[in-house]
Amino acid sequence: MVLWSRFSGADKMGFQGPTRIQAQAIPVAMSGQHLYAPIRSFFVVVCAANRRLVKAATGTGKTLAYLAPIVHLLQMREPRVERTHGTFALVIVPTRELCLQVYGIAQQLVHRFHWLVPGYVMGGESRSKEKARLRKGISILIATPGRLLDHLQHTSSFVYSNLRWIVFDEADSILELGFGKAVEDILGLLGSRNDASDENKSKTDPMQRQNLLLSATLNEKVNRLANISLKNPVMIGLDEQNKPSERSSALGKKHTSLLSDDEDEMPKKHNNVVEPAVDDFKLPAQLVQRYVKVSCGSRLAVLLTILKSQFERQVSQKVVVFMSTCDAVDFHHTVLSQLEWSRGLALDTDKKQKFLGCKVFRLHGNMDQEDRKKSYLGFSSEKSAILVCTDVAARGLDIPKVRCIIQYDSPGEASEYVHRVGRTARIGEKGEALLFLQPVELDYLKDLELHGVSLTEYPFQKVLDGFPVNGEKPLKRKPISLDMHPWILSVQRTLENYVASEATTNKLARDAFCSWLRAYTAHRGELKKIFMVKKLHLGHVARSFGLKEQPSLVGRSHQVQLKKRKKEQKREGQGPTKRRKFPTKK
Ligand SMILES: Nc1ncnc2c1ncn2[C@@H]1O[C@H](COP(=O)(O)OP(=O)(O)OP(=O)(O)O)[C@@H](O)[C@H]1O
Repeated sequence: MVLWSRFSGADKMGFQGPTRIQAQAIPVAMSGQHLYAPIRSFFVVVCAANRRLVKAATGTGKTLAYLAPIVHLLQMREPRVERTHGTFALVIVPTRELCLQVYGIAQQLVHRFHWLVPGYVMGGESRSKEKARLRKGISILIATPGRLLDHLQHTSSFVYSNLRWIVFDEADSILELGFGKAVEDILGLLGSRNDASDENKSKTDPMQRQNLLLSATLNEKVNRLANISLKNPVMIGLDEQNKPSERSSALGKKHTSLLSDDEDEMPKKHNNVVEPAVDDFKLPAQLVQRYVKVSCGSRLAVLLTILKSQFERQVSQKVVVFMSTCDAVDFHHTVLSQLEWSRGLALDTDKKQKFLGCKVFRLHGNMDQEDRKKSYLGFSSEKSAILVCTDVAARGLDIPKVRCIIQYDSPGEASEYVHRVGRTARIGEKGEALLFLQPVELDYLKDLELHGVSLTEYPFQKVLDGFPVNGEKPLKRKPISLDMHPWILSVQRTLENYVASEATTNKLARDAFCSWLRAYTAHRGELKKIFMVKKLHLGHVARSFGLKEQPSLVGRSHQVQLKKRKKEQKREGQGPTKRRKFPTKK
């Protein structure tokens, strides 16, 4: 492999040498062959030239594994690349934050090659500014699918006749987010679809075009994307027992759309890649994974206590807290950043102070782009901070010094669990992951065990012992049940008084309550048996949002909805449906 120090400008990034995944994957990318890397969210299995298999966990440099060869080959092109030549490489990613991150890495890689110009286009940014930049010429373009398609269709000055590489990073997430149709249209416009008619095929010599597909899970949609976008790819991403069958002949076959998940549309068995029965996840050895068993009503008091204990133990650290919905992020961001208390626990008398002393950021897909960018860059640059976020931050983001990941709401699929915890313990750093589970959800641990992921119990009682009860540090006494512990009860009381006293926060709490319930009903497949809404006590769910009782609006609008549904069913002559539906927020 090309001498690393001269290679791709990585020297500026201070890396001594390639990581294992880079040492294995880069030669494949340099060879010009198509590359298909079903990265099972936590590692890439690389079938290197010598057939040696290398497994690499999250945070081991996969981005450079595809970006470095592109920069290296581009900088040596003759005649030298100019802006007027347009775009040579296209990297398509699922989220705006990942777009900014990959753009930042590209900028560092081209620092010695001023004639190579990286750029990005993504939702939320000004189209006209992007058009101006595209008109000038962007050699390496990082893009989110929707905005890229928009420019392909409406920006005539966007030159991509010299396009040499198309990279789909986190391809399964791109498809999961519903960009399947956009991806098909993008490939069609770029003349990069295997199943396209001749006149629509790429004008570039097909051997000149290299497509790289990195995906976290092997599923039908990803395989279809592989089939329509890759030709005789080098397989990277299946270990020995899951080696793909001979796939080149299959790739030319007619393929169904990326759109539908419709069973009868799906080819029953893909003869190109065998879907492993159950992904077997391995994670960075240094990652400490634990769970805390908490009853629903005390969840938020326990989260506040754990965060307080974390930052009292070590002030400068960064913690990411994953929630299931945007409304839940907004509500918890407000509580974590605004909640006040008095040390003596005699809450109404003593001087109040912030319950948590560190900065709290929020991140989710419903925020406007400026706020998202501010949050992401702000949290990345802080030394002591909390980020409350949805899964928009679960994939690929390489935020420095994240020491702890708290999954306050379960992620569902085990692969999403692994993506989330992959935000810490990166490139050899230490990291902790903590999963909140209600007693009725403990079977989720078995589901994770099935994927080779095992957690130990978090010693929360020890944390509790460190907190004052009625103003004094507790003497060694027989353990009190968590829900009845004076500290937990007093934090819960503080929380409920705060939510009751602030109208805005009360509205956020009610909206979060409704969205959280809706998300809870959205678990799929086997997980539905673990996360069952009917096992929930709605009053306790309300308490976990600081609400003294279940919001009446759920009851009222729920009744209204029930009546409406009964009327509709009568009209259609059907019996009442069993499913429990939750209203949209008011
Ligand atoms: N050769 C290298 N030597 C040392 N550090 C590296 C090297 N290559 C990349 N890194 C660093 O490793 C970290 C993780 O890189 P990157 O985000 O590309 O990992 P990843 O495998 O893509 O992670 P994920 O699975 O979360 O997408 C980054 O901070 C990056 O700067």
